[in-house]
Parts: sequence; C-alpha cells; structure tokens
Amino acid sequence: MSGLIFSLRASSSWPCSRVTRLSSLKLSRNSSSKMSSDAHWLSPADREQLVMELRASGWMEVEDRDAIFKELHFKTFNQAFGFMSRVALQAEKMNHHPEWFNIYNKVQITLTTHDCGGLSKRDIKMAKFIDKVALSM
Ligand SMILES: C[C@H](O)[C@H](O)[C@H]1CNC2=NC(N)=NC(=O)C2=N1
Repeated sequence: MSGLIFSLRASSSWPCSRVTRLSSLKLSRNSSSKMSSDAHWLSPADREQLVMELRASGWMEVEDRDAIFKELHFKTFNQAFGFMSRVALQAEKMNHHPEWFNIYNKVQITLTTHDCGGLSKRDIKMAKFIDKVALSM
C-alpha cells in the first residue's frame, strides 16, 4: 500500500503516554461492568504480539493514538463499496465500527475501541475480518 495519507509510526514503543493509559485504564475500570472483556484494553504483551502479526498484512500503528490503520486499494469503486458493505454488516454484528474514508477505489480504515480509548481484542478481530474480506474481493 503506497501513498499513505499521513505519516505513520511503525513503532515498537508503547504508543500511549503513561498518563493517557492510566486515565483510560480508570475509564475502562469504571465502565467495565458495561463492557464485555473483548472491549477491554489489550495487555502490553498481547498488544505487541497481535499488532506485530497485523503489521505483516499491512496494518500500521497510528501516530499519537492507540489505533491501527490500513489503506486498501480495489480495482473499482463497486468493489470498494462492496467491501465496505460487507464490513459494515460485520461492524453491526460485532457492535464495533471502523473509522473509515473512501475515495473511489481506495478505503482508508482506522480501528480503535472508543469505549476503552485504545486497542482491544475487537479491533484485532475486525482487522482480521477486514483482511479476509479484502482477499476475497
Ligand atoms: C453504544 C454502542 O454500543 C457503542 O458506542 C459501541 C459502538 N461501536 C463501537 N465501535 C468502536 N470502534 N468502538 C467502540 O467502543 C464502539 N462502541
């Protein structure tokens, strides 16, 4: 994927400042009764392993956010929109929605879990689903 829209950090360092992470931890701890476990923040070890696996298929860490980003290119707008339709149905099924932007045959996707303010298992699951659908188009 060439021509990324903004600079990304393919970094192995921890993406959030400790203060940011502590405040989000308080957030997730306060609302944990409402959130299922897969919407909780990934542990540092899980995050490192799971994000490393996704990097292999073109996902990158977003600068200054605990989020992952990927730009997908399709042959036509119809293919891109068909891809987005399938992902949209999965997003509704999972109650986990991407932040995305479509320009003709390109789809830019950012995944993060708003309820916990960072990456959770839901983002990993959605990223793997996105890769599977993209390969089938
Ligand atoms: C109220 C609703 O269930 C929540 O806002 C869901 C909807 N979709 C979501 N999508 C994402 N990416 N993160 C969330 O935390 C999230 N929460």
